[in-house]
Amino acid sequence: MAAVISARYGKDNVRVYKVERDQATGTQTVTEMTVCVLLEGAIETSYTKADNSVVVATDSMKNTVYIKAKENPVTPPELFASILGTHFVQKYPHITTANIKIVTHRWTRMTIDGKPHPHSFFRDGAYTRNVEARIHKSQGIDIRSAIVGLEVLKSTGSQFHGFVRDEYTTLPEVWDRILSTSVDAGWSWKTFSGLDAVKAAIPKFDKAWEDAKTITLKTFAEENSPSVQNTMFKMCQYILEAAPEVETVDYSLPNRHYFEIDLSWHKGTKNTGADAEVYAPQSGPNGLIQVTVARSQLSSKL
Ligand SMILES: O=c1[nH]c(=O)c2[nH]c(=O)[nH]c2[nH]1
Repeated sequence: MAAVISARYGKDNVRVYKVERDQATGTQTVTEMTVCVLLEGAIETSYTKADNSVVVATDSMKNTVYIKAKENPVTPPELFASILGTHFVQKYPHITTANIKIVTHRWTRMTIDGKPHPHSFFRDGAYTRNVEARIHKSQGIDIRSAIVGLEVLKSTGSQFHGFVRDEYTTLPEVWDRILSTSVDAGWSWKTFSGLDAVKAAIPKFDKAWEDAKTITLKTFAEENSPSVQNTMFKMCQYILEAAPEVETVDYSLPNRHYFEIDLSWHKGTKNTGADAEVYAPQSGPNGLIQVTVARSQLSSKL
């Protein structure tokens, strides 16, 4: 006998663009996002017995995303994810949980001749503002907000020494190195009791995003980093301090390596150690360092 242990289904890669037109000023504001909806509930018979009577078509989910985007604000994304998820669990009695993921792409207003342009935007980076919300019919709303793909590099102010040295070690200790990564940082909010609680928290979402980004960049830039591990822990601590409603902060940081190149074969050219100027960026393998930090040791799972 085989049994379904867990199941969810829905529509991924629903691309949505919304414009808001301020008639009084003529200013337009745009939001572009990619949405994923995955529903859970009493749907196992659709898998085991070909019972489509429990299936809300994924095509209908896509339509619902468009309609809800028309009827409601789409920012902050934490709010729109909660509105969308709450709709699915309230509308369909057999759906118990909606998982909504929103990736918001960057369209930053252009400044032309020193003035913000009313309707022109540019992509000032590939990084995105992501939200993953789990909306339960009766147990509230869990939200994780995130920065994904923020590429950073510092050309000095990073070290790595004192690590395990044994018969597998070739890496030299360094007191000055290049540090580069693509930041994935997430912060998980205390469970919201429902949509009204999310609405009451609206101003906190944009502030947390701005704080998390500023803290990430400032800590990365200013700290003489002893390791990726220690630097990311500090970032987590500062975000927890800045956002009291956040329960945990997590980072996932690939360590992008830049190798020195020995050019002494060419006329004795000095390009290593203190003379290193030309490096070879590596595409892989790369380190990958991850952490989740809570407010106290008690709530950590270590
Ligand atoms: O900051 C670092 N952490 C490591 O765990 C590690 N391992 C490594 O080879 N280089 C680095 N750098």
